[in-house]
Amino acid sequence: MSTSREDAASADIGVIGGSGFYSFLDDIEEVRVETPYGTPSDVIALGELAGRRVAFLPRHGRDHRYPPHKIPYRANLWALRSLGVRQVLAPSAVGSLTPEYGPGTLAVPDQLADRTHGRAQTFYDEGGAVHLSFSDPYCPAGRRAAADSAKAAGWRPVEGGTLVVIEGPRFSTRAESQWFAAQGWTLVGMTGHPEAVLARELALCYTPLCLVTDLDAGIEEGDGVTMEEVLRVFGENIDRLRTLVADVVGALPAERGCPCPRVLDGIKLPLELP
Ligand SMILES: CSC[C@H]1O[C@H](OP(=O)(O)O)[C@H](O)[C@@H]1O
Ligand SMILES: Nc1ncnc2[nH]cnc12
Repeated sequence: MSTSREDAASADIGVIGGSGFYSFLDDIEEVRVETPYGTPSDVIALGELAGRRVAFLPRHGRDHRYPPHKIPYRANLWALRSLGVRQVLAPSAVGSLTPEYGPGTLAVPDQLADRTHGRAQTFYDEGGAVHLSFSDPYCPAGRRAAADSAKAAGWRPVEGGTLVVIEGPRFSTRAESQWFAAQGWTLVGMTGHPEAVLARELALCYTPLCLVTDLDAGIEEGDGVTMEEVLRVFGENIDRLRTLVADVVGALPAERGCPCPRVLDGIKLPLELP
């Protein structure tokens, strides 16, 4: 069943679906949320899963209308927080910069390198400077829950590693790809930034769930990556990824003992958070 309404609705876990991940929950209620940063990528689906209230938002829109550099990241994160969300799971299709981690591998990186440019990447751009720690960009409790759930479900997850986020929408050249790998970076995507830092700025837990769809251009024998290849491989893995995300929802601690909720303590914010 699906209804549409504007009034109060809530969730405590948000799932932001990526390429090929356009629906998630059953028995949903759909809400349209407007924010000071514009309209989110799509209506947000609310439902119940594993005893938790969950909000699902496809970051590109259900029809994949937003390319990675045009996604309304600030509106998306603000909207989720305004619904009550405090923990975010972020499934994403990524390229691998490590030959051993081939298509179908699940990775839960612990670091991020930003190679984007020109994207709005902060809520705090007027009314006073706010500088938050981002040395560890992801929620440690979320990463633990993700890796443990993946192992329990028979995946062999790659724990740790660095996701480099490129501006896109084009894929990397072979030289760029080889350069990224030479830095020790292990995964490449186009949406992990500024999504993670905006979550941090709203004191949300943010956990990436990266599904490798291809070996990026630098380690690829063939013609290089294509969008068709990414979507095909993602489609081959979507059922087990959906199941995994549901497992992680059930494994996330209801009480947040991680540092994420305290990141804004003692900081004078130039705006009121929803
Ligand atoms: C569909 S090809 C490239 C596209 O796939 C990834 O999307 P997402 O991170 O939302 O799963 C990548 O970041 C690009 O946006
Ligand atoms: N090779 C790649 N580069 C950037 N984003 C991706 N998403 C999936 N595969 C990718």
